[in-house]
Amino acid sequence: MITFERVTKRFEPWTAVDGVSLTVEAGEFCVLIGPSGSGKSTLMKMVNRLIVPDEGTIRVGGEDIAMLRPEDLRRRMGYVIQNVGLFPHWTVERNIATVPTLLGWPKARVRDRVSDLLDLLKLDARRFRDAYPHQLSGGQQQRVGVARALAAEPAILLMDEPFSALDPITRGALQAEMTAIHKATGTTIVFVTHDMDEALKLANRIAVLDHGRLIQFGPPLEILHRPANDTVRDLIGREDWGLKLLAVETVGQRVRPDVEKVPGAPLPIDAPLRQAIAEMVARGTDRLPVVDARGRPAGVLHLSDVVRS
Ligand SMILES: Nc1ncnc2c1ncn2[C@@H]1O[C@H](COP(=O)(O)OP(=O)(O)OP(=O)(O)O)[C@@H](O)[C@H]1O
Repeated sequence: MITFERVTKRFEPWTAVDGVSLTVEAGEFCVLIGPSGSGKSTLMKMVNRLIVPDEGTIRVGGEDIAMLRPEDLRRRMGYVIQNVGLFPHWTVERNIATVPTLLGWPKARVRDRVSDLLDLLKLDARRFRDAYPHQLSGGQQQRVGVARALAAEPAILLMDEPFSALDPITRGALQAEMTAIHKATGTTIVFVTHDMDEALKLANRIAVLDHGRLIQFGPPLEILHRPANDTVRDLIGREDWGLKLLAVETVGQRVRPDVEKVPGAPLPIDAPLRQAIAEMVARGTDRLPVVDARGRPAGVLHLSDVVRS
């Protein structure tokens, strides 16, 4: 758990972060969003003490981080930034192994951990283990950056616009992998972005910052249904609000538990409604069968139920 208590940081004459109080629960995927210059990166960098607040307290697992040595604090947290910052003269393996090696893990354990992480991040070990960063694409480097941050099994992962420089397809793939990694590891994640689609896709809760102040903190659906002010409405984008809602709501929220037989390949119950609409358009139908996580029939999705508010 990370707690910010009335945290303020000034870069005179600007106040980058202004009296922010906020609790990120253990295991939560919290996304910080806001316009450029709203204080997102500053707030995140105060968690690993790259920046020290002028006022207020930050606690990690109940401990005031001002009382901890920055190196000790940082070893407990993974940190991923936009242009990864891999060591160029080190292989992928050595890059990923940085923190476990510093922590004195036995060699065999480090090697196994690197293998597991290459698997987790869908990087072929035979090809990449001994490669150097310049031999990797931007997306592959970013995967290594995530693997490195996760290497010592940190309880907290800080990610500062990690995928902003990637093409949309690579970005989408890495977002899906972050969701899977979060589910599998239960790591507390704080993720900075200025992209509302990314925030809605990834977050359990979204914290919206503007001019250094926290203006809203809530789950994606609450942000969409009850935006706190015009800044939040602008971040959502007034024209495609409906499309964003379809990306967040799932089939399970609209399915009818009908026993009626509907032909065609079924949709998983946790698929976003956007996918359901796309399938309906592609198949020229207004009804689709739905299955649960185990592949058992779970009912029928009707177009009329998707469009009702
Ligand atoms: N080291 C610094 N010296 C002076 N001003 C700074 C420094 N770091 C940040 N600022 C200022 O603090 C404010 C918040 O910056 P921050 O980088 O936290 O914003 P951000 O929301 O992450 O922005 P972006 O989305 O553009 O990355 C900005 O006005 C910025 O110019």
